[in-house]
Amino acid sequence: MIELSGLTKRYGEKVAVNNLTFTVRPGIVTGFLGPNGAGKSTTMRMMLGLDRPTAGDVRIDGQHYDRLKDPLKYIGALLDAKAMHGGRSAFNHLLCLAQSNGIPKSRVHEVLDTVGLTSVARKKAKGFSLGMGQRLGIAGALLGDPRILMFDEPVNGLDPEGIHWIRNLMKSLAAQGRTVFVSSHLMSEMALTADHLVVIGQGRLLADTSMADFIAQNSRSFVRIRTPQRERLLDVLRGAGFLVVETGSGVLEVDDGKSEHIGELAAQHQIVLHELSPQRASLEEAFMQLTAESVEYHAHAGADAGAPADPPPAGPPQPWGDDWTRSR
Ligand SMILES: Nc1ncnc2c1ncn2[C@@H]1O[C@H](COP(=O)(O)OP(=O)(O)OP(=O)(O)O)[C@@H](O)[C@H]1O
Repeated sequence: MIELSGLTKRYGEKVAVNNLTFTVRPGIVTGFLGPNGAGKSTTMRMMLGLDRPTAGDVRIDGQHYDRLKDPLKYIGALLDAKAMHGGRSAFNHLLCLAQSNGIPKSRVHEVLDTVGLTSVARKKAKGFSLGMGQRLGIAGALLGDPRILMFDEPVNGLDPEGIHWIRNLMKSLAAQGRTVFVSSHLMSEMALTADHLVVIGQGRLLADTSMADFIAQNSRSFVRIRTPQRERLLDVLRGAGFLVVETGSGVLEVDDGKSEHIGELAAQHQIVLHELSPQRASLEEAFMQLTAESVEYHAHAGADAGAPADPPPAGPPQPWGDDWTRSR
């Protein structure tokens, strides 16, 4: 387990990490999310003893990182894929790491094979593409066969096959009972990979919950209905106690309704339906709703200097509801 307790980091006036307390548990993939500058990398650096906390504490299996003997055997991390000696070959880079952590040379061959770099193992790392560098960084994290793995933006620069590979790798590491902690800005990827989420904004903890609960708590779910007998259906649904929202485009939206129940009611009253579909917001929408207040760095809608900002598009109602506006 990784246990954070009141973890805080200040850089002068700036509070990068503010009193974070949470536990990362084994057997699942835990996603670590937050807008740019939220403090994710600083938190991960403190977990690995690369930055000293201003206050609070972080423990790896009950111990501080700098007390761990042969730390790569406890925790493997990919923080910055470019943080390696570019003049060394991939093999020699891993061999140096292995020798300083009491890991046998045979393990270097194994991890090169796992990440698919065996054929370029003797090539210098400085000639590697971004994706190859990521794979080499992941090989370094796996080297000590650790029970805990931490990845900062691991899919950065990977092609679709590589993204698929790392998703399955993280899931299989968790299924083996390991602790997997991963940050990413790619929400669609995180939604497919993580079981649990820790979300921070401006250094503070915003959520520590399962993926399903996070989406349910931070977004609106409703049933979308289209019918040529709109007035009749409205009477039936309201008569049954449903809260129905009429949208401008003739679509009805029923909050907290079950599509089975609504379909059966419509059938009883011989009302024709053209659409009956449950709608649930995506992780991206839920994330944007939760973190809207804590986004520090905003882009302006008119990217060209001097160009007036575009008005918000007058499209269909957004799945997160009309009363919520995106921070622009
Ligand atoms: N060495 C440093 N000196 C001063 N300020 C720092 C330092 N490192 C980080 N910060 C500041 O701390 C805050 C958190 O930065 P951090 O890199 O941890 O965020 P992040 O969530 O990883 O962001 P991103 O998603 O953009 O990578 C930022 O405001 C950053 O400018």
